[in-house]
Amino acid sequence: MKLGIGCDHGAYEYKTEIVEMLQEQGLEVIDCGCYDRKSVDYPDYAEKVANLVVAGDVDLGIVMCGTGIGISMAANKIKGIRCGLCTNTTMARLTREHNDANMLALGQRTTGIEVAKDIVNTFVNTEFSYGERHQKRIKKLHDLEEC
Ligand SMILES: O=C(CO)[C@H](O)[C@H](O)[C@H](O)COP(=O)(O)O
Repeated sequence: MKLGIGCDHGAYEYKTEIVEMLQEQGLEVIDCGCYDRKSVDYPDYAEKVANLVVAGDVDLGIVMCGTGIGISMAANKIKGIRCGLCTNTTMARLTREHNDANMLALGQRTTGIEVAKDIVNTFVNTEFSYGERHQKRIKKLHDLEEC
């Protein structure tokens, strides 16, 4: 499994810890930055990770900011992206099972680090529940991109 990961300055510490955790698990990670606490703009990092996902260069993307809200909004503007902002492991499981989310968003200022790590592990290790009802709804999401 290959992952793309990115954050703004509001989640630099979590990105560092989560990249380390994923690499220790033997997963390949493309780190799109940011690389320090200097103030940056979350749309730029959402775009970098989303482009990797859409191009098929990674299997899944993970993005983080202070709340996860801004960076998930930005990611979901990119055609083909389904980014779920999760604050617990149930959301992480269901956004993979039901929404076939291809990106996860987290907030460093709103979610504890241990919960955040559990969310990442759940997201990465859960498969989409292929089912007619979910596939129909995801197709409708794609159709909305054409509106
Ligand atoms: O976009 C956000 C909220 O939706 C993120 O939390 C950002 O990290 C936050 O806005 C950054 O705020 P700062 O005051 O510039 O550090």
